[in-house]
Amino acid sequence: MKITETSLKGCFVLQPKQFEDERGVFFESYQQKKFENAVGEQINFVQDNISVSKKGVLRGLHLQTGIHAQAKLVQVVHGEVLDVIVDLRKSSTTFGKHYKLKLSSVNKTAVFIPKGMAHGFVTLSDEATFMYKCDAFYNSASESGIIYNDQDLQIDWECPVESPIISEKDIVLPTFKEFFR
Ligand SMILES: Cc1cn([C@H]2C[C@H](O)[C@@H](COP(=O)(O)OP(=O)(O)O[C@H]3O[C@H](C)C(=O)[C@H](O)[C@H]3O)O2)c(=O)[nH]c1=O
Repeated sequence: MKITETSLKGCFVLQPKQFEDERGVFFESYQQKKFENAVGEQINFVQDNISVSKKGVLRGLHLQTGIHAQAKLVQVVHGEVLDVIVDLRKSSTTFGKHYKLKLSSVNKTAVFIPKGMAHGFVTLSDEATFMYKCDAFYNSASESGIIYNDQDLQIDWECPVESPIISEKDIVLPTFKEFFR
């Protein structure tokens, strides 16, 4: 497993060692000891989520705030997405910065997203199955986020369709400035 820190402090990309043979491939998608040694802290994941999205679906930018804030370990087990992470930690040297990368069942790459970062993705393949671990339970009352096309963040989502398919909840998310008001 190769684990490297991204341009966002505390956010890591994990690339598993793949064992290929005539049957196919095997890889460890998560190994606690290697993971915690690399990220430098104990993480107790308590919930696994899976979502399946059609091409052009954009989910995000989401985070849970306060005591229900979640760190996440995200990966794609089918298809491909463009994954986007935004540092919303005011004390961070990378506050307000975003990082994006393609996650797919081919590159088998995972991303560790620490608490305090907003997360979203747009589906690039016809369908994508997104799987992620969270270190805090779902708490709908603490859900928040930032509108995907925020003018300050200027994120290029590389959306494969004319208009992204977005939930009614996400289309009314606050802007970056409103989030901190
Ligand atoms: C997140 C979540 C949702 N739900 C229920 C609530 C809704 O009735 C339904 C769909 O939820 P939502 O539209 O918030 O799902 P996504 O848009 O995929 O949200 C996720 O998408 C982005 C990319 C993330 O990083 C977040 O972890 C998460 O917010 O599942 C649950 O029951 N438990 C949960 O943990």
